[in-house]
Amino acid sequence: MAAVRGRVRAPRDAQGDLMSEQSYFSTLPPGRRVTVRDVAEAKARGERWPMLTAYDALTAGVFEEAGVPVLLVGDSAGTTVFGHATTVPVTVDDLLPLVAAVVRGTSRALVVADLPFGSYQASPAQALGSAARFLKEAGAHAVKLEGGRRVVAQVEALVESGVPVMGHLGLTPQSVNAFGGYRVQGRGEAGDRLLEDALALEAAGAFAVVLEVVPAELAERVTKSLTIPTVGIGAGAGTDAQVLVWQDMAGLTPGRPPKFVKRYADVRGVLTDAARRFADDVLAGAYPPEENTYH
Ligand SMILES: Nc1nc(=O)c2c([nH]1)NC[C@@H]1CN(c3ccc(C(=O)N[C@@H](CCC(=O)O)C(=O)O)cc3)CN21
Ligand SMILES: CC(C)C(=O)C(=O)O
Ligand SMILES: [Mg+2]
Repeated sequence: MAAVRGRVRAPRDAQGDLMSEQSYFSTLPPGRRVTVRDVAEAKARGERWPMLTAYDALTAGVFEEAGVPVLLVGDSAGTTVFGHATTVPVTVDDLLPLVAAVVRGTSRALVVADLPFGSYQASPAQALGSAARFLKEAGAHAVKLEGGRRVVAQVEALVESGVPVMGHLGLTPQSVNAFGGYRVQGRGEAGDRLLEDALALEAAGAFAVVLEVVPAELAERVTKSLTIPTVGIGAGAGTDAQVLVWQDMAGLTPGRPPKFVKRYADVRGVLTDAARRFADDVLAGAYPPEENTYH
């Protein structure tokens, strides 16, 4: 198979999924947390890495056990956990207990807290206040915020204060009301502006940048232009890392998912079946059986 940025593509199993392989992250001693320096080292070695969202202790533990080195407590909790239509209503107080749970449920993963809409845009002081809450009250190791040159002052203030920052460009869902929907961003001349934003975030000290729902050609151009890793979601195969919302990846989210989502399981089907069989058993008096009964 063809070499990709200095290494050979991993083998695939019978389902066509990539088989687990020795990665830089898998060589780290167990019990030691992944750091933002490790993320930089992975890019220096030309290694790709996965990121997943997590919102609770148990699933976070599963994902780190499966070899996912970076977990994002996304404001996508607004839709996946809290049932809102968008991420706009999410608050710092909503996410704090979720971040704390993900940190408690893991020992190796780098945990990134998403700064919600309205918790950082007003000023660098506001951004620092929100980020400090995630680090002090929930134990997060880094924060993520949306936007390019308009949030450079915030990124600089956070980095100067010792808070690692992940940027986020392209389809930034907190701006859904300005975009008028969830559409591909960065086509045509907007791509040049996005590249300028990415370079500005890197210069401000961001340790990585998410590129969401942009043409693969643009994501590849940005990835080659930056020394920090790019994390794609709907940005093609040319980014340094890939992130998905876990309920999308595992097939829990109902309905037809966006084109960029690949479903690796049918958790919705598995859970529906389990709940239905439990309900049927209770109706039939078949649960609890003797083996699940105290005397
Ligand atoms: N569960 C979940 N997964 C996500 O990826 C996600 C959230 N929630 N909530 C916040 C945002 C919203 N996201 C979305 C939502 C819809 C599309 C979507 O429908 N995209 C179209 C592209 C349309 C076009 O061609 O311009 C698609 O069909 O893929 C994309 C990203 C990503 N984020
Ligand atoms: C999808 C990722 C990048 C995100 O911002 C979120 O889950 O909130
Ligand atoms: Mg988000």
